[in-house]
Order: sequence, then structure tokens, then C-alpha cells
Amino acid sequence: MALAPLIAYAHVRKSFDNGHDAERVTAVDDVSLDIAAGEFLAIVGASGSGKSTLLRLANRLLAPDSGRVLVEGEDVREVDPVRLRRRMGYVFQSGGLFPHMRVADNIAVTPRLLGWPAAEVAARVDELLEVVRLDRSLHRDRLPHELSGGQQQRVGVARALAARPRIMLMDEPFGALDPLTRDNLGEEYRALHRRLALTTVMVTHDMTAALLLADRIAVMRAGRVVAQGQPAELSNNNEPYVAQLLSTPRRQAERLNALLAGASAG
Ligand SMILES: Nc1ncnc2c1ncn2[C@@H]1O[C@H](COP(=O)(O)OP(=O)(O)OP(=O)(O)O)[C@@H](O)[C@H]1O
Repeated sequence: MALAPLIAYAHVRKSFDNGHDAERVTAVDDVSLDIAAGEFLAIVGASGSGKSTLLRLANRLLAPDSGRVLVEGEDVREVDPVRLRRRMGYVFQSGGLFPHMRVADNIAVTPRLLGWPAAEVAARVDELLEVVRLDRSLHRDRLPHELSGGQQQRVGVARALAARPRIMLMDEPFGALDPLTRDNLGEEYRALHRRLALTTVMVTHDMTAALLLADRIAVMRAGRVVAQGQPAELSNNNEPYVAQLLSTPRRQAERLNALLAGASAG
């Protein structure tokens, strides 16, 4: 028998006031999606397609208008939100670090909220700096603005991992970085996901990153999941929008192959 999903969305709908008339914006429209324990799922789609809203429904930063979101079998509406968020690390777009707090204090936020003894917090901070490959003596006491964008995102990942969650929710975690740093951090995070046996849901508009990192991809368009599957399966999907999203990475791969073949021939 298949294992119960770790996160399950069932017919979830979420709309917002549009701010000026009675019309509402439907951000998530009847989404049903299961995420298995240990899986790395990428949610891909254009800006405004509802990706971040879908993610925030999992840790109860938002509540659905209808439908249910289950985490480890429990309806998130019935779980204490603080207890729920402790089980789920959350990495924001462009860091989201507290600007006035040093790196160590940013990482220590959740353990301190949970009342861990000071020595345990300090040991955990050091351990996490190592996990995300930041140099303890160089970076521990810096303020976020004294770090590069990539280093800030490493701190964001460390902070999300601090209380040893099983689930990581990541909202465009590496989107604002240069392509090389983005690629390196993505690969490193993928290795961490495996080593720590995490379940990861990563929102991105970068189809190439999703194809390279994720076990499975869910494609969103106008609030709906229009396709889902393993990267190789998506290429057989008949949805024109999926073909359109895949066309750029495909073209780039072909051009690179041609260039590299030319270089090795010459
Ligand atoms: N708090 C809110 N109040 C009103 N409308 C909102 C709110 N949050 C999201 N929306 C609207 O819901 C829709 C989906 O937004 P969402 O942020 O989930 O999309 P997204 O796919 O994550 O976009 P992006 O890639 O730009 O972050 C958009 O039309 C957005 O304007």
C-alpha cells in the first residue's frame, strides 16, 4: 500500500479581495495535490499563478475558503499554528532575514522561541553554519547587509532548518541570485534535502531549476494545477502551456549541446 502523503491539498480554493470593487481574485482554484514523504516537489508557473498562495496554505499563513489541507494526516485548521510552523521550515524569497540581527541570532530565532537552553542553541547555530557552508569565524557575527545575496540565502536555509523540521517550504529561495550561485545553492540544497530526509516544496518560475532539482513538478496556471509529473513525464504532457514552459530549457540545452560539440570538434 502506498504511504499516506505528508502534505495533501484536497479541492482547495483561496480568493482575495481585489482592493477596489466587489470582484475577488481567485489565487488558488480547486487544487488537489499530494506530496509524499521525502519528495522534492517544485511548483512552477508564471507570476501571479498562485504558487506562493498555495505554499502559504500549507503552513497556515493563509486559510482556504474551501477544501482541506492536511499535513501528516491532520487538517491544518485543527493544529495549533505555532506547533504546525515548527514542523515546517520556511525559506522566503530574497532572504527575509531580520536586518538588525546578527547571523547567529537570525538562525537562533526559532530554537530560542522554543526555549532551548543557551548552550544547545549555540551548538545548533555552529552546526548549521557548517551545514550551509558558512565560515563560522567569518560570518557568525555579521549583520545580513554585510553578506552577499547567496550567503544571505544560506542563512535563510539554516534558520529554516534550526528546529529540525521534516518539511521545508521554499518560496523562490534562489531566484534573486546570479545564475552560477543559484545553480550551486540549488545543488547543495538538493543534497541537504536527501541527507536530512526532508520533504521539500519549492516554488519557482524557473523551469530549468525545477527540472534539474525536483523529483516531481506541479505546473500552475491561473490558480490551477494544469499538469504534474516527474521531469521526464512532463515532456509527454499534451498541455500546450507545459510545452511552452519546456521550450526555453529545451532550446537552451540544444544550443549548448551544439556549441559544445562544435568546440570539441574544432
Ligand atoms: N494578500 C493578498 N491580497 C490580495 N491579492 C493577493 C494576495 N496575495 C496574492 N494575491 C493575488 O493572488 C494571485 C496569486 O498570487 P501569488 O502570490 O500566489 O502568485 P505567485 O504565482 O506566487 O506569483 P509570483 O511568482 O509573482 O510570486 C495574484 O493575482 C495576486 O495578486
